[in-house]
Amino acid sequence: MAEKLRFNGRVAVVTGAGAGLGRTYALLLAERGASVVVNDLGGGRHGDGSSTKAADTVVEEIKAKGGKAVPDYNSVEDGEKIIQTALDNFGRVDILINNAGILRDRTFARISDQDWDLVHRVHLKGSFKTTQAAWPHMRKQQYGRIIMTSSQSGLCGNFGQANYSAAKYGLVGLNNTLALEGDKYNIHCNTIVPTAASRLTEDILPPDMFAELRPCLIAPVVAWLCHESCGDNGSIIDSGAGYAAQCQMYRGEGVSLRKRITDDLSIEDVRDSWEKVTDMSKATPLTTIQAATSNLMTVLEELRTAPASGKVVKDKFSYTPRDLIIYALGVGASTKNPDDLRFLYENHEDFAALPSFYIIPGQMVGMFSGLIDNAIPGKTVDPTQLLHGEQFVEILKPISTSGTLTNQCQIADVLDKGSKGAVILMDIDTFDEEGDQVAHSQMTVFIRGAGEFGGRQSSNKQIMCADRPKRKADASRIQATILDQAALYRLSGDANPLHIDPNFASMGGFDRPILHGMATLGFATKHVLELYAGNDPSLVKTIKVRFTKPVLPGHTLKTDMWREGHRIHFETSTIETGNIVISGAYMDLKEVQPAVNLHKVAAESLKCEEMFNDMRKRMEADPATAKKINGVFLYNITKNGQAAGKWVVDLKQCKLYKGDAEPGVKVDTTLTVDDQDMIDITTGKLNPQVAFMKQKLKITGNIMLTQKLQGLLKAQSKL
Ligand SMILES: CCCCCCC[C@@H](O)CC(=O)SCCNC(=O)CCNC(=O)[C@H](O)C(C)(C)COP(=O)(O)OP(=O)(O)OC[C@H]1O[C@@H](n2cnc3c(N)ncnc32)[C@H](O)[C@@H]1OP(=O)(O)O
Repeated sequence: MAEKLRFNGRVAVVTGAGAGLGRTYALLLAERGASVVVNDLGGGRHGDGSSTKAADTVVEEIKAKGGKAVPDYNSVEDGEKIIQTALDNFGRVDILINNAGILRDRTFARISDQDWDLVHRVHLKGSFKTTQAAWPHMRKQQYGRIIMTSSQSGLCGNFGQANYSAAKYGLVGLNNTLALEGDKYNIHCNTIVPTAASRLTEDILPPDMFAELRPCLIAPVVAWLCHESCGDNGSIIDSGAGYAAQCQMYRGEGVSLRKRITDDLSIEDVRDSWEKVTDMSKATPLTTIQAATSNLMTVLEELRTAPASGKVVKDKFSYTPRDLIIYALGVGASTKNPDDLRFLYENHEDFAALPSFYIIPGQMVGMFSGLIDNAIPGKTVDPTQLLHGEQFVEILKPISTSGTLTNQCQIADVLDKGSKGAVILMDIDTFDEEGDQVAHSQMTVFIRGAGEFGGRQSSNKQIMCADRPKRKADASRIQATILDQAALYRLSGDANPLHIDPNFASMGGFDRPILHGMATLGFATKHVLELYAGNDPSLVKTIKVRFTKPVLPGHTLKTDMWREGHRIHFETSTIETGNIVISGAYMDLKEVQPAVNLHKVAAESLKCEEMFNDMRKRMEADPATAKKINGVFLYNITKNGQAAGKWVVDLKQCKLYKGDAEPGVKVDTTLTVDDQDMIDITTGKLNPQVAFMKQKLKITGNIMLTQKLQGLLKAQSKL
């Protein structure tokens, strides 16, 4: 047989050891070699009276069997005195069994303050006082075994025992924390939940059961928990009649009562989820506070990544051919380009909406729904810091040229970009009058300075941009916006003052109003449409762009394009600043229809740009002048066939001034075309690069051909 477990050299304090369970613990530990302090106040079971007899009797019993024991008659409320008895007699304390207890049973309606306080003072305060006194000694010696005594009445509640149940459950809480705090000092604290025949239970339990609930069937369980080889710490052990089982707190799987992190919670939400809240079929033990909290972290993470909530804003958007035309004018469609008539003339046989127009109905509804106002947890969106960040649209069905569309908008996610800001993703589904979905859009709104709210940085809900190929662009298209571009584009509904009101723009940190992102998108996608889709809007499937830098109205947009199968990658920059203003962009086409003169157009566009850049370089090579007039450069230009001396070109303002004049003096000059390369000899029209220069320099006067060129033209027309 295995060697018996011994407690030699250990000093045990057992409170309430004059009878019942406490007496049995004391006898067993002493029998196994422990020196025991037998504490008992000798009072009645209701906490009345006191006597030394109970403790003395047990001490005698122990001694009679050859064990070591001393009596102690103090109340557990004087816990330090009891521990002092151990120290005085045995020099240490290794084991503390908090067993003393009384009953003051009353139904809650009849319970008095005294009934409450007395029970708490003995059970909860008493256990605290003895443990508090023993703790520093146990810490110092790096060893301790503490037992709390709880009760099924505490764990489950029991009629007529409100005071007792509360105190006994309080001991479970004390046990849990002492187990954590004592662990590193090898101090273990465990709780026994005994069901025993004792003077506390003799008239509570049925007589035949009472007979079977001998304390000696529980004492070995408690002694084991007190032994140095027992590793348990923080356990709650239910025991009686030679049976023992661990008790644990369990938590059900639970359910998120909100759908998304940005949702509020109503009482009705709680009611509707109550069945899931209370479902224990997938319950798991609640062991540590870390486990409990990490569960909450998971829930929060899930909330952040959760699909859009049921909070859907629905609204209608009506439009007529006039709206399609105003929109087309706002994004650079022009009668100068005969192909654009289909977007500008309602009687054109192919009159249709530009593909980028499919974004407008949803954007308008999204803007005016107030949906984003409180989308960022703990913050209100500051409209002066709001920028259009990205845009996606998938066209699912062609819209007619007038009608009413229904839009459903919802926040798909809110991202935390730290000190830079917050990003709100808004999903919009657009339906026509027949109930068919015509488009799905995702609008990304960037709110500067609204980050650091503890949110996630990225989202699988975000429709991502695509990197463009690394090679040189396959084609490019250059088109100037006009100074009133934003004023014109506003007529399509985006009345954000950022695009027209200098004061509002300056609150947003801009020198002057900036162009709508959607206007730039309209220009850029039209460039792709012209070069790769034969200007046919029905060929467009999807569009995605990111706005990377603001555009100023009047600046010239250059769209570089790369074809990869049915996907046209594009990137837009402004000539004046060289900034990339749209990046990661693409348009997916049902089929590609390159413009007949694609290579010519592309080459011409590039030539224009090269020429402009060359001019810039030459002007920059004159640093003295550049310095003098602060970013405005000098250029030699001919006027009316004569060298006109020095002229000043303000690249930022796209204006031309006389050499010595200050910027701001407008010049009405005549551009002299004196080079055969500058015109199309068959038509007499300016070559694109010359037209570009003329437009760039805001030369408003006539074009004059040299005699030589006029002769050439005449000769040509005779052919
Ligand atoms: C319901 C209401 C709807 C309202 C719709 C819109 C209404 C319109 O009237 C408003 C407009 O049209 S505004 C004009 C068009 N937009 C712009 O001009 C914005 C241009 N972009 C910028 O200035 C910067 O990119 C800027 C400032 C946006 C970001 O630049 P930085 O602060 O330098 O940030 P950066 O270091 O580049 O990146 C930080 C993180 O943010 C992500 N990010 C950057 N640009 C983004 C953009 N444009 N959209 C979305 N996310 C963007 C980056 O990826 C980075 O995140 P991570 O570190 O996770 O990669």
